[in-house]
Amino acid sequence: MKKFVRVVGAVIENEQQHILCALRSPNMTLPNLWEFPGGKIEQNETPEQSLKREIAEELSCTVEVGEKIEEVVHEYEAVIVNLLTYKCRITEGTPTAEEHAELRWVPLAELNQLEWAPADIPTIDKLLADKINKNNA
Ligand SMILES: Nc1nc2c([nH]c(=O)n2[C@H]2C[C@H](O)[C@@H](COP(=O)(O)OP(=O)(O)OP(=O)(O)O)O2)c(=O)[nH]1
Repeated sequence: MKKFVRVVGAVIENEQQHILCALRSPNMTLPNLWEFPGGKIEQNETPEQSLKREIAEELSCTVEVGEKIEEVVHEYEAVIVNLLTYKCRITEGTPTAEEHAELRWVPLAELNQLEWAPADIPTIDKLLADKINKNNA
């Protein structure tokens, strides 16, 4: 049976409404695909605690966790990923790529130009739909 993992991803937005995108390195699973920084939720952790821990480890900075954006179950070849994404804001530090091949601030409207991990697509679609709704309001 495939492993089932619960994963959190941080949608970190800055004041220019750019989103922090992280490139998985060639030696990771899902190599060279873009993702939201984050990782597996450990036992006895809430998603919020897990996000704060992962962001401290991966980006060496502190975030405040806001509203949930999307929850997705995606079946990969080797694993089933239950991905929860949350809006986050940096409260301390400057993001530094401790584990990723690259970090890039990308305008919301250009997010879909990157090649994303498949489980991330519903979150991207939601962010883009929310932006269109806001612009039409
Ligand atoms: N952190 C993160 N992981 C994601 C995203 N989308 C997505 O499918 N994943 C997958 C990749 C991994 O299989 C899993 C996250 O685990 P992880 O961040 O601890 O990844 P890892 O490479 O250290 O783990 P592993 O798969 O090598 O065991 O979820 C995302 O946006 N952020």
